Amino acid sequence: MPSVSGAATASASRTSYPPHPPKRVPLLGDVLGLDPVKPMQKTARMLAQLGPIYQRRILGLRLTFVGGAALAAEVNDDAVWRKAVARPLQKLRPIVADGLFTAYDDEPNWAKAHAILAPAFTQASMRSYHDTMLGVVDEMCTAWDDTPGELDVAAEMTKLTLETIGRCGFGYRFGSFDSGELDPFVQAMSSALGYVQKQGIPVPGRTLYDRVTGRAREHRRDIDHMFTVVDDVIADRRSAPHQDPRDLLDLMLATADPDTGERLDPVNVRNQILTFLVAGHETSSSALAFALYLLSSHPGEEEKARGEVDALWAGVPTVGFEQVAKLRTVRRVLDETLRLWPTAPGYFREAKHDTVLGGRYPIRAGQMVMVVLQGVHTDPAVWGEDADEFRPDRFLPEEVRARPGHAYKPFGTGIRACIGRQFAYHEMILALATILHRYRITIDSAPTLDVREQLTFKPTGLRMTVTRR
Ligand code: HEM
Repeated sequence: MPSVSGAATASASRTSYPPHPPKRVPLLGDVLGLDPVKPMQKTARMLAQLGPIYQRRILGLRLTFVGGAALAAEVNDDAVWRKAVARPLQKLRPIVADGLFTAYDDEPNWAKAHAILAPAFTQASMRSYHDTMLGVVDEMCTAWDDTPGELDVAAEMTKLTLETIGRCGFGYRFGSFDSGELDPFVQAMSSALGYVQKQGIPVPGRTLYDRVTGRAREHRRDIDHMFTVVDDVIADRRSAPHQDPRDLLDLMLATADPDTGERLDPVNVRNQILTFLVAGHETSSSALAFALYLLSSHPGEEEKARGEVDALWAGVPTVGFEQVAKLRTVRRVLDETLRLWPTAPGYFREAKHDTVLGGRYPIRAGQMVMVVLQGVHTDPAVWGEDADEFRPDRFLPEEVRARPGHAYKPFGTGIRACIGRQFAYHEMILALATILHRYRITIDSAPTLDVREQLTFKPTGLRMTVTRR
């Protein structure tokens, strides 16, 4: 590895560049071996091969990947690092602009929207969403009972989480369980996210290709369709407001920032709605799909989780809000699932000033690093030699207490961590517990799990048969 002299304000005795992938090409950089279809899975493999850090350079762009718990702890330090709106997030901005997920730290609308919306995501607020969430789960079960047969696991879970955020967030029904047809909004969103995923990888010539083939125009049409639908939802609500706020949209329209007294402007309300739809459904739906897959291939764990649900829900007509938090085994299943398959595969950070990472890698102010969660979540120094195995008891309180906090970050870090974490847990626990309680599940899949990437990890090709118990 080349030694760097005077490249940073390093006080370290020995500094060096992080390793890079094999076959670096002059000028172009590390383009060979890029996987434009499954980039994050390739990145996790590179980290396993090259160590807890490596750097890829493409046409002068430099991106450093970190996949070890100790380095991640450094990068999570808010005194030195902040969230970076890196290329994939920049490519989302034509859809969601300065919505919470893609806003730069210093954009005024981030602080305003965070202050207005944070109260809607506390554990206490989950009580108000509980019945709506339960209603969606019931609808899914009714649809399964009415039309028995094989189901596509990921598609079913996507319907569930999309309906949940649509109804809890904005009182909007996509009608996912009504017919086999996908709502045009869902089609447009899926196509737009596919485009963003591809644009997020700096493949030379991609932009020109998309322009020439008309794909860029199609993307614009998808975005316009989404804007129209959401603007209509907002206009309807404005013309017929609820008496007492009951969803995120009510809150956004009726509440002022407690610090400044300002409200969100109409365009920002649209940005936030689209943000919640984008950030708040695929992550939870894929986590549920992975959990079902992992349970079906670990029958002992499945029975343990089902036993807990059966004991708690014996003779209870309907699931109460309080019971959800008591499902500790089900929660551990989800925690362990998100360890192995963090459905948001990582997050970007940028250095606030020149620094040195790991005592030897100089980083300049503004330089970006991606924390690759699969690497961090399976670092053997923290998780042990069985780090790749599915063992939910790793999340028993005594084991959690014995681990450094930065070794597990499926919801990101610092002030820009996921605002929807409690929402996600409530809906996922409720859904998984209900499925375990009502059905026996058989999942047929190929011996190797096929995981698609569309900003998130999504298992594909999993077919499930459910049998009423
Ligand atoms: C298993 C489910 C989920 C996972 C794994 C997840 C993961 C994450 C991660 C890693 C971040 C930080 C991204 C970054 O630093 O760039 C994030 C941010 C965010 N998430 Fe989630 N998320 C989940 C569910 C949800 C849900 C259900 C919602 C909404 C209802 C939501 C809304 C958001 C928003 C708005 C942000 C941006 C927060 C900010 O920067 O202020 N997420 N999420």
